[in-house]
Amino acid sequence: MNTIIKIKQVTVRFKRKNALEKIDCQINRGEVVGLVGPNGAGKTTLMKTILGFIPISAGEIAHQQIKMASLIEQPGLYPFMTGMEHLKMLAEKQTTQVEIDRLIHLLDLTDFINQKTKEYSLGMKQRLGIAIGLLNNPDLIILDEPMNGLDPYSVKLLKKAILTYSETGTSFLISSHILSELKQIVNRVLLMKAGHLVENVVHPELLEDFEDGLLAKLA
Ligand SMILES: Nc1ncnc2c1ncn2[C@@H]1O[C@H](COP(=O)(O)OP(=O)(O)OP(=O)(O)O)[C@@H](O)[C@H]1O
Repeated sequence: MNTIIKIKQVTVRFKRKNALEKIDCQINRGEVVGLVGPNGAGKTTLMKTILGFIPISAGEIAHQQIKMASLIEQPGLYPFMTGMEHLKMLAEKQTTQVEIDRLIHLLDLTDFINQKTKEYSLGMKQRLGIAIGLLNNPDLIILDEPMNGLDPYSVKLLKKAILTYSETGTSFLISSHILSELKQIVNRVLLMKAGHLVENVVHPELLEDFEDGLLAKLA
C-alpha cells in the first residue's frame, strides 16, 4: 500500500491545553478516510496541522512531495466572479477545459456556473468549493464537515465525486460528527475524542454492527 502521509506522535498544544495528543495515523493513496468525533475532539486541528496551518508542538508529519487541497469551513469565493471564472482562474496550466467540464458535470454546476457567486446558496457555494478543491488533481483533499448544510441531492453529488476521484488515486480525509453520514464512502474511519485517536476502523462495512459500541466510546 502506498502511504502518502504519515502522522507520527503528533501533539498540538494551545496555551495550557493539548488539542492533539500523540496522534499516530497514515493515509494511503486513493483511500477515503473518515474522521469522526464530537465537538472539540480535535478534528479541525488535526486537518489544519496536516495542511501546515497550525504548528506541531511535538512529533512529526512525514510525506512525499504531494499536492494538498482543502475545504475547511466555507470556501473563500469572490462574490462578483462567476463559478466558471473561479475555475478558470484557479486552474493550473496542466488542467484542461475537458477536466473543468467534467467537474462541472460531476457536481451538477451547469445551471449556475455563469452566475456571480454572491447569488449562490450555501449548497451551491459548497459544491463549487469542492470542484475547486478537486480542480488540479490533488493527491490529498481535506474536507471539514463537507456535508454540513447540503441537501440530499448535493450530498449524493459530493459522494459520487469522492468515489470517482478516489478511484483514480486521490486520497480524502473527511470529517463529520455523524458516523452514518460517511458509511457508504469511506475505506477507513478514525474516531477522535478529546485530542486522542480512540479507534481506527479498518472495515467500515462493519460499522453498522459496531456503531453502538463506537458511539459509546465517543460519548
Ligand atoms: N486557536 C485555538 N486556540 C486555542 N484553543 C483552540 C484553538 N483551536 C481549537 N482549540 C481547542 O482545541 C480543541 C479541539 O478543537 P477542534 O476545533 O479541532 O475540534 P473539532 O473536533 O473540529 O470540533 P467541532 O466538531 O466542534 O468543529 C477544542 O478544545 C478547542 O477549543
